[in-house]
Amino acid sequence: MLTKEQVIEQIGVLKDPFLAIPLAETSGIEEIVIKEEKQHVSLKIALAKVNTKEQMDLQQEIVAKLKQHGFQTVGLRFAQLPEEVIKRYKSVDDEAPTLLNGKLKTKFLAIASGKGGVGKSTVTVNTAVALARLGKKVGIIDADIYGFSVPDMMGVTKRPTLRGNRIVPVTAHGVQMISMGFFVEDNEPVIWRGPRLGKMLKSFFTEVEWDELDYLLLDLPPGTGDMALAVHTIIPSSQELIITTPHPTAAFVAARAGQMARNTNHHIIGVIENMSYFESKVTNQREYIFGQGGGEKLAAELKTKLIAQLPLGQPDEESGVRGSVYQADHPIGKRYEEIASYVIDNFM
Ligand SMILES: Nc1ncnc2c1ncn2[C@@H]1O[C@H](COP(=O)(O)OP(=O)(O)OP(=O)(O)O)[C@@H](O)[C@H]1O
Repeated sequence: MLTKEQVIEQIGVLKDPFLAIPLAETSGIEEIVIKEEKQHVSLKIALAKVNTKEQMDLQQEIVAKLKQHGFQTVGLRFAQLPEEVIKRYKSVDDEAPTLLNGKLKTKFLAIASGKGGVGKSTVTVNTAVALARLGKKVGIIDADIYGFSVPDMMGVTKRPTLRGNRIVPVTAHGVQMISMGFFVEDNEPVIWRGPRLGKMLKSFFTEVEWDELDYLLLDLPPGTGDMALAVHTIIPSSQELIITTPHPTAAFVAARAGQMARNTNHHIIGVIENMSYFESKVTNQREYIFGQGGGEKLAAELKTKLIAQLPLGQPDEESGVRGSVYQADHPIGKRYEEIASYVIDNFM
């Protein structure tokens, strides 16, 4: 029969099945009691995970080994290794890849604006669809807490479903999407702040069962208030498009949004001026209804490029498509394809 030290020698070489580290090293052998007269030994073993098939296999191995060495009976209890011990052995590389731990190759593109109503969601949706048309795998997180409009713009009435405890995003126009709007009743305004907002947003990255994604577009809340700042802080470091209208005042406010993006570790890849002009279908004459020069001024101020100036217009109603998505052959749809190509070429 073995002494205590000899039991440690024999059992200590066996590995914790989840850490692949010998029990001697994890201090996984927590207790040994030998009763010589009964030829009995009892052990308490701590593992990284308990009540698993791997635990049963290890149990059989330990019992067999100790019986081989003369014990008639073996008593085994299992316990949970302390969290700090598990962390010591589990390197960051063991983490499952998620959108938030930087282990997936997904590129994040955030879309921001200085104020509401300038077309940020319209640009998000159409850029996403254009990227998908160019063969990219694309998702959208509609993080515009005040004005979630992405589902509506994509013409979506379906709700996300659950697979186990994971949320399956809704797909439309070849783009997967999740929105705050899916989780509120009857278009109620949302007043989420602080931890609740953070938790909800994080769950969009970690609890949504996205298919593999090349690009994930984030429709941010407009402006530079608390909410926009909170969202900018929570999301992973992103490339960012800033949307403005041509009015110089709009551009002035958008510059503050750009500054906030930089302060929160995001990189601005360009400015899009929306509602730049109205073009008459009859005479092809352009009228600069909201003024001129805002996009140019903003791009100069943020030391970035003015990628596009999009005219006023709506998707053709006769196309029968609900929502705000332009068809691929619509003149504005083609402009979005150029924007998507720019994004692909200029992603850092
Ligand atoms: N180029 C355009 N021509 C005509 N209408 C447009 C254009 N771009 C956007 N719109 C319309 O303007 C309204 C506001 O657009 P959108 O919701 O995209 O703006 P937003 O900046 O995301 O606003 P918010 O942040 O307040 O949700 C929508 O009704 C949209 O259809």
